[in-house]
Amino acid sequence: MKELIDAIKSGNTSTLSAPGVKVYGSSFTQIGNTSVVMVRTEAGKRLVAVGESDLFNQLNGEVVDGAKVAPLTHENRLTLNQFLPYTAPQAFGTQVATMGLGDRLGIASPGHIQTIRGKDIRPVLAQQSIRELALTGRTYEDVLDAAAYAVFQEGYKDGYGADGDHLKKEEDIEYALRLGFTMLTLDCSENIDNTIETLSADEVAVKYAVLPAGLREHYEKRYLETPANVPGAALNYTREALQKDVLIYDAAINFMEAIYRKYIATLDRAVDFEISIDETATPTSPEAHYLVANELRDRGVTIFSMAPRFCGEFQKGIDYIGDIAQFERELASHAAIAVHFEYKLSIHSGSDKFSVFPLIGQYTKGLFHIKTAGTNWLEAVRVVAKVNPSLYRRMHQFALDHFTEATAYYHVTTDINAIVPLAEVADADLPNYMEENNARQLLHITYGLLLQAKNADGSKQFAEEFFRTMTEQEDVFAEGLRHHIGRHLELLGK
Ligand SMILES: O=C(O)[C@@H](O)[C@@H](O)[C@H](O)C(=O)CO
Repeated sequence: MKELIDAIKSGNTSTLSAPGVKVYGSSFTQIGNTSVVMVRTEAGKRLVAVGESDLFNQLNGEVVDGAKVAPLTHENRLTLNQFLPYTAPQAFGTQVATMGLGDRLGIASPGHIQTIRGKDIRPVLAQQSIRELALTGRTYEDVLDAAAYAVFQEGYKDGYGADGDHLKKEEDIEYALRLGFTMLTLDCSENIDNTIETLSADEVAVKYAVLPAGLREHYEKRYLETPANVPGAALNYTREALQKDVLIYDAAINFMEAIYRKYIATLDRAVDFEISIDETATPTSPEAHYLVANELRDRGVTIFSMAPRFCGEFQKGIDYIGDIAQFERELASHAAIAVHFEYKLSIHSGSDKFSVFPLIGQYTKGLFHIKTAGTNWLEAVRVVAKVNPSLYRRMHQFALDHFTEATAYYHVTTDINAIVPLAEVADADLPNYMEENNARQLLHITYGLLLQAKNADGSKQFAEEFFRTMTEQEDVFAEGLRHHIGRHLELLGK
């Protein structure tokens, strides 16, 4: 420790080292007369601060040889945010592309930062849905702490966002905003009436006829009597389709407006407000997208991005499934609508959609928001498959045994019978499972069950060994992310 403290004092980052201690040189920062650096000792990651100041005094930790050695606690993260504003999340607005890099493990952000640094796109590092928190047993505090510490570790000063993803309930919105989340993704699926899609045209007309006359007139005037004029979008409202769209989306639009007025318009700081209408039974037509956006604008609701459900399938962790020509036609309209209303098109379940990334980059002219999450977990699984075959085999078998249970959380079309049996695969070939869609989805949707699985004595069945392995292999993990997420960025034109 003495050598390390001397190096910190001298401010010569190239000499920062100490036996048995890993020093994250990029983290070295000086404010006033205090220098801080992140290290990893046998006890885990620590901040080491040298030089008395308010920052030094406020960090909670042990004083060793005159240096403060502070663990990566929530309180210490708040202190870092106070003294080093780049470690706190920020909103980005609509003029720069953004990428959600959901990190369910709290260990992926360093690799994400290394991938995105210097590119014309900003990372939303702290992005988790309530579903993910429930499945991993984490809190939004944990998520934000991990992202902020990664930003400090990497010395990344270009800004990162924090997205309360797929929020449906007011209590969750309040929770995320209270902690300083800078993006809010409002999931409107519970206010979207999907049953309408199952009705015949006559049934739709009967249901529509009982809506208040003023409401019907409002919609008919705006969409049947006045043609929508959005350059680049093919919009054609028929009476039948309009009736359906009104029945499906009217309550959702009221919900979006109410949340906006109560939580976003009243905030004294910027928040990137995203509307998600993607977790629904059927694709969002460009006409429905335009209608929702146009109604919001009319009501004075300003949004940062909108996530429609595209045609075809955007399943988690695998490439696009569907007719790429049709996707391209509809994407052109969705992108034109977003440009018209001056927000970004948001692509959910954006992990691994390699065959459509170039189209997304092209039609949005490089201004999009894209969300990934599962693929980052799968990169961690790939590391385990490479370096700890025994753990991989146990996790894989557990996933097979619990697959049906896991389908309650995610929609996938996995054929588990098509997965090559473990007994037929040599250790060296285990990472190949991460190249095969059925195995990817098997491991993707079971992440929560795997991370929370317990032995009879209450200890974690996999999590401890998994995190130990990942700590030892943190550079390998970061390299895998640079390669895999780097491929996403390249195809998106970034
Ligand atoms: O799994 C989740 O709940 C989230 O990661 C996703 O739904 C997220 O919005 C996403 O699309 C990530 O690809």
